[in-house]
Amino acid sequence: MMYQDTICALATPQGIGALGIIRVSGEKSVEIVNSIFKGKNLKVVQSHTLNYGYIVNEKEIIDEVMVSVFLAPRTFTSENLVEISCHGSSYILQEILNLLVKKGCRLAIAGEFTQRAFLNGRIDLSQAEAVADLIASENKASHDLAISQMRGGFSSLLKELRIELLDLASLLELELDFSEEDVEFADRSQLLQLLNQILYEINPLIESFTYGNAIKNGVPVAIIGKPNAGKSTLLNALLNEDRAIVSDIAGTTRDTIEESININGIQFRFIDTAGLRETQDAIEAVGVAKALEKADTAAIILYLVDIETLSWKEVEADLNRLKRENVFIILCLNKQDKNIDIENTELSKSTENKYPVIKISAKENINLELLKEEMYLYIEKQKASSQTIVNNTRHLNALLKAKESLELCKKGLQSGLSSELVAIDLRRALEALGEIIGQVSNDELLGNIFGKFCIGK
Ligand SMILES: Nc1nc2c(c(=O)[nH]1)N(C=O)[C@@H](CNc1ccc(C(=O)N[C@@H](CCC(=O)O)C(=O)O)cc1)CN2
Ligand SMILES: Nc1nc2c(ncn2[C@@H]2O[C@H](COP(=O)(O)OP(=O)(O)OP(=O)(O)O)[C@@H](O)[C@H]2O)c(=O)[nH]1
Repeated sequence: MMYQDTICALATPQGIGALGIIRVSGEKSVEIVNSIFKGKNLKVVQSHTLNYGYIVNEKEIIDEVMVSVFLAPRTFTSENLVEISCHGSSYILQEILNLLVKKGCRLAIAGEFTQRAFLNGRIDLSQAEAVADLIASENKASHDLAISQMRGGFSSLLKELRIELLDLASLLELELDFSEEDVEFADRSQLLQLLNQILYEINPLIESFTYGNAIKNGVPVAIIGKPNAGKSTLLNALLNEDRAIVSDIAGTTRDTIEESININGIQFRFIDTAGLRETQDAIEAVGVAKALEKADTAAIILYLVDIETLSWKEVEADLNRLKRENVFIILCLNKQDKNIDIENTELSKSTENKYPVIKISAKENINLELLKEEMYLYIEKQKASSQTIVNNTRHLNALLKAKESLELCKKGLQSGLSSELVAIDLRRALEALGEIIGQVSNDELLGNIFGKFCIGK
């Protein structure tokens, strides 16, 4: 066994609960727990058994417990692993941890159990990261993603890609071995075809990040519009509670407020913002600047207009300022309950065809379900192109690095660059893909990843 220390930690949350679980992993875990256990001799019980007894400090009973014994290598960490399931009193939990340390355990650092599962080769790095995602998941979409990644969906795809790249590399290297004889073993057009194939597989993964990130962190939605358009009312109606301050005085909303709702399992984070207009009020001016800033990071913008004070020129000017790539703007014509006829205005000509238009009343709850549906469908549409979804910035950066190196290979092959130089770029691409599953890693990277886990995980 590579990792000699036996580590222990509380696996359940701090504080009072019905039960608490303490996890112990390492070569000596059975022996150590056995030394504070009164009941069966744990050193002779079978793997994967649950054993009833008491945890004792010398003669003093600390708690009545159940102890699970898992013997290496078929365990979560691939090491001997013991779990003590006791009553969830903070005193009991602390006493047992103290005892374990006295008998030779060390307190585990954050993520150390999962890190051992990785270092012992039971799971790869992307699977370990998925464990953290799974614990953090709060809705169906992020949960589904984490489960599929934890079960190795992404890993097997990457392994296939690496095999294809290795085939390519070996063709090139073969040529290198004979370079003095000036022969070209590898048919360049065949190499190019292989390269294109791999790029063809990597691109959708890169593109899937927009969706993956939205699922993981929630979809940022900015509600933008002139003062009194009804932004706060809309937010409140969507959230179904009185979160933002609503008033008749234009410019009431001065700070940005964040709330989120779940639509069909996807989290949407709403940002209510100050009205867009030139302002003399210094505090409000900050709010307006913030509104535009928020709009820059939003995936969806709900541009709200009051049909009563509608000026299409201004609306168009605002929309032109807001539009950019990768943002979905929905034009919401608010206050429909007022029954104002806006048919046949300039709207039809200028804006209607460029943006989806929904006629709503924030106050009277008209068409808000339709609006939610529109937002949900937009996000769902982004998912369609890729089966495997990337939701991790580290993975995205590695994929981008791989892509860049592959593009260089391609250029090299096309311009007749020596195989030696092409092989260097190819190796870089391989390395980048290896980083994702942890075939290439270092202490800093591992510290970064596992340091964000809970203690005891
Ligand atoms: N009590 C308890 N519950 C728990 C965990 C745990 O460690 N302890 N888990 C911890 O996260 C999760 C379950 N995940 C696990 C993943 C792998 C193995 C494991 O032992 N794998 C071995 C052997 C599998 C087998 O017996 O067939 C292996 O893959 O080799 C155990 C739990 C959630 N519930
Ligand atoms: N009739 C009607 N009135 C509405 C509707 N939506 C909002 N209002 C009213 O419009 C006024 C302004 O609404 P707010 O939600 O405060 O507007 P806002 O865009 O957040 O305004 P600022 O905070 O000033 O930027 C309030 O009196 C609301 O009750 C609607 O659908 N119909």
